Amino acid sequence: MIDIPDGSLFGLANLPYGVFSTPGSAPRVGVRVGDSVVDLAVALGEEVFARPSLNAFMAQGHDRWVRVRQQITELVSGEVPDGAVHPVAEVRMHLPVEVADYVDFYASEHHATNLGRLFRPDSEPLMPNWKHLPVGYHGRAGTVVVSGTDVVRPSGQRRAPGEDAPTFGPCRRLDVEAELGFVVGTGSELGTAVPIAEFATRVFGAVLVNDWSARDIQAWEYVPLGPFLGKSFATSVSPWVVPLLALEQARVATPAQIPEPLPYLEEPEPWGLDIDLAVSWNGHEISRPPYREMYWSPAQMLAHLTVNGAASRTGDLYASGTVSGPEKHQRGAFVELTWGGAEPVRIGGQERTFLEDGDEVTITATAPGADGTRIGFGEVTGRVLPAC
Ligand SMILES: O=C(O)/C=C/C(=O)CC(=O)CC(=O)O
Ligand SMILES: [Ca+2]
Ligand SMILES: [Mg+2]
Repeated sequence: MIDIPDGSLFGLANLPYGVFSTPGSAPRVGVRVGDSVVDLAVALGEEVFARPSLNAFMAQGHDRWVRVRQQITELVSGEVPDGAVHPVAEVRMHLPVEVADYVDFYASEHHATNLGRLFRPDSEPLMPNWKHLPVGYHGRAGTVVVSGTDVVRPSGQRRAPGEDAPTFGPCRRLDVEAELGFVVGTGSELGTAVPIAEFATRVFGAVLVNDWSARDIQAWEYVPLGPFLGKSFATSVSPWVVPLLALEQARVATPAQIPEPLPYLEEPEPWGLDIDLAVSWNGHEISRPPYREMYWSPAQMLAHLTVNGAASRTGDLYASGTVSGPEKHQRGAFVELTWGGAEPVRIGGQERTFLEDGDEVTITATAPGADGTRIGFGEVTGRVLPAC
């Protein structure tokens, strides 16, 4: 039986999946239990877990996810085979999913309102479409990296206020966005839409996302087609994929949606999520964004993403957009926290606005789990390296 410390965020109510390796061995699928990683290829003797990503297992579908979760629960409550258990401190974690397509939404009303005020001070902060559909953009799947990967400061064109022409150079307003990401387990055919009720059987689980953002590059390039190089240089994700099956107790209604969404976006059952995020900058906690405040649910996001008949695939990752609450200490991006750099924050005796080289940002999250427990998402962390 595996020892699970009291109050562990990785008890039997959680059981997140990841891809790990031990020195000299190939990456393979494991499940986290307490402070241990159980090697599923060894413990369950199945080849589908001897792979360097979760994709093959996810593609087996929802019934199989339910059965394997049951099997793991029984296994770790009894005798786990020798050689199948590793201390989490002794393994290396890899990107858990071979990311197919990557989409980023914009689902926090508080964040969208703040960014509207900052980026477009002369217009209404929310565009007329915002309460009718979950606004999003397609990102760059190939630059999604696992937590712990250093992020090189991007260079590009940027034009500071008052300058009449752009210059080329390292980003001067490097920022983060604290988000939740949803991983599609089973995809859908081209020419069909995923009905909103199929969310829970198609989405495998959730990860933490840091959508690193170069605000100066973004501000110059984004009109009228949206984010491009200001976002595509790196997107970090946490290594543990928390199964949707572990998030039943976290489900809550989204905030009231007025006007009523069109029928394809009407939720038959609530998929808002009561998840508490926390953002630390060089080890100092500076924000606690509440996911329950998100206007659009992940079920609505998937329905919208496919409503035009776009296919979805195993390994698709769609992020929620920055999680920000109504309070200042609940903002999930530094551009909001510092109001565009005008109101620096103090971290450990230093005043900061945007990221400096060497800075490290860590996002964590917890949620209510079964039987009154809490479950953890682990962390997504990354350090900024100088521009090359
Ligand atoms: O409003 C804008 O012009 C820009 C918005 C963002 O940068 C936010 C974004 O990437 C989506 C999100 O994370 O909410
Ligand atoms: Ca984002
Ligand atoms: Mg990004």
